[in-house]
Amino acid sequence: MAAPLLELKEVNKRFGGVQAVKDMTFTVERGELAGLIGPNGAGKTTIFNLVTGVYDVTSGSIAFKGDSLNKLKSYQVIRKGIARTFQNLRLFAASTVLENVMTAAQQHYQYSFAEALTHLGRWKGMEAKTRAESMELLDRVGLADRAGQAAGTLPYGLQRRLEIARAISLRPELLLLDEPAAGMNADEVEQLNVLITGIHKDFDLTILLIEHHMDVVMAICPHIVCMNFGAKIAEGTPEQIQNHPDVLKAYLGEEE
Ligand SMILES: Nc1ncnc2c1ncn2[C@@H]1O[C@H](COP(=O)(O)OP(=O)(O)OP(=O)(O)O)[C@@H](O)[C@H]1O
Repeated sequence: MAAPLLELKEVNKRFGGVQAVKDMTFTVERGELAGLIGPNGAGKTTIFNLVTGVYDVTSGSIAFKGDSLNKLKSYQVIRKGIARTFQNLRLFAASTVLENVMTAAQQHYQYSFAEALTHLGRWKGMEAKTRAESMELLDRVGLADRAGQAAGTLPYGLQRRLEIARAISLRPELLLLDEPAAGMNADEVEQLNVLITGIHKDFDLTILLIEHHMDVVMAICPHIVCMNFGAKIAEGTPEQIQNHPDVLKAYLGEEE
């Protein structure tokens, strides 16, 4: 049997006295659109930071297609086929929308520094190919008409779409989305849901999505992991999560 695409086993992360992640065990199978939910400070982003090599685990193991990610740096994790977006957008605000995607996409191609300097040889062909593919990607996420605009001047919802396009341009197998709906209004969230389910299918992606708001995840993720205070408190289908007493308690507690 093939190893799961992503597998966390008994993962712990401590920051000094803070146990940010506690005995987390879950798997994401190839092709899934899975959700990771939990109240503020539950440890969700820390999980992404552990998977993507931003932090080392304190103990436990994280594997991608059966290979350990534990000792890998972020750039090595990207090469393995994992891309992510960030809760706080990390776009090049002064560069155009197209340049933002092209910069990410170019990481995919190999050419020598000398060729890049002189704009010769393979570089030219690759630049044209990257440009065409990036435009195609922008078209897919509904940003083609904004290609020449500075990324920082896009409305917030569209900046989030651009972040997703940048991540896809790395051609990942696993896409990690950190609160893609943050700061969006109800209409934008609705459109985002359509986009996420669309790219999941079109690009043959496996997606793990962090969301603070349960309704977003409930609408699009058949598999949900819920955490609180660093630990998993429930896992299952939207129906199972929705009615789980510990989940209700965690979210109710947050509103007090
Ligand atoms: N670099 C760090 N140093 C110290 N503590 C940290 C660090 N990163 C995260 N933490 C702590 O770990 C806990 C989990 O934080 P994390 O950001 O993973 O939660 P989250 O579920 O993503 O929250 P939110 O929904 O608010 O983004 C919090 O108590 C946080 O303060």
